[in-house]
Amino acid sequence: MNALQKVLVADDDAINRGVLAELLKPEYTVLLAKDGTQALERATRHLPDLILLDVLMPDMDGFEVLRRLRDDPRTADIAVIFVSGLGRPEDEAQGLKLGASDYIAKPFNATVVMARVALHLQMVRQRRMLERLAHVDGLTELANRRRFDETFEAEHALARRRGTPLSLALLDIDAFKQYNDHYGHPAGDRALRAVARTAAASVRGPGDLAARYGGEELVLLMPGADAATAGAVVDQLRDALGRLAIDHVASPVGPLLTASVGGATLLPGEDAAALFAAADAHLYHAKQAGRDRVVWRAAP
Ligand SMILES: Nc1nc2c(ncn2[C@@H]2O[C@H](COP(=O)(O)OP(=O)(O)OP(=O)(O)O)[C@@H](O)[C@H]2O)c(=O)[nH]1
Repeated sequence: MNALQKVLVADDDAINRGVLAELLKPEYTVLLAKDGTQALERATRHLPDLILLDVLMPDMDGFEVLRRLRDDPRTADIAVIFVSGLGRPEDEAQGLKLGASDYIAKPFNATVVMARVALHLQMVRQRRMLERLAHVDGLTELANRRRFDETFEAEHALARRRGTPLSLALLDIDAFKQYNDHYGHPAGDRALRAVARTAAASVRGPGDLAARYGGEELVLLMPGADAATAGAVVDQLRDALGRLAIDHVASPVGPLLTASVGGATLLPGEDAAALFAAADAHLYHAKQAGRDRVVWRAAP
């Protein structure tokens, strides 16, 4: 959490690199690059929070480095401050137009450089926090509906293109209205958080996502998982829920809190909405059949 933010200093002049590194070292993790090519390579490998980028460098100038950073989705959002001997207003304007956060003319003043670096790094932290808030459910800290929708669409497109499996499971806590009515809403919130933590811990595949779809309904997205693999994940999740042993004396199902799950694995040519609808329909069947069970769409 408190790891130092990373600043990459790219300058072909060893003295400038050294001065900036000495200035920044007490507060940040400093990476160095002596030309444009090295700057790109280090930026891609280490994903710094901020780059102090010289404009005039022999192999590739700073403007070109910035263009290439912006072209690569991995580095497109890295904040860049030009530190340049080119002090004309049109140079500064060009740098800012290319997407730099700031432009500092050489010779620079150490205090001003530090203040601007601190300011831009603070903006980076704030932007990340906003991005996180926009994609995380506040109560459960799972991915929220928006993040699920975006990820589902992308993973569905990928699975169809590659012909790889994609499984989806909808989980709904049983008799949650009665739980709230009996134990109170704050206790309901705690139970929901416990179920969410268990769901998050149960999906471990690369690209797997546990999200809060809404209310007391969670969704598990499992790219690469066929029906057997996804079914095993869901069984483990239900076992883990059982071990939580949350009392629910008002439940028609049994003395403990339970959940119903509906699942489906992508059929060839099926669109994302149809896959979701299938999982939802099977969740409905699970509820109808008495709750506390998994109903997975049969393979064709
Ligand atoms: N405590 C709490 N309750 C919530 C939250 N979101 C939704 N709920 C409650 O979840 C309950 C869902 O009720 P229903 O849709 O009737 O479902 P159910 O009682 O679980 O019944 P079945 O799904 O048929 O087993 C409602 O009482 C909602 O108020 C939340 O964030 N916190």
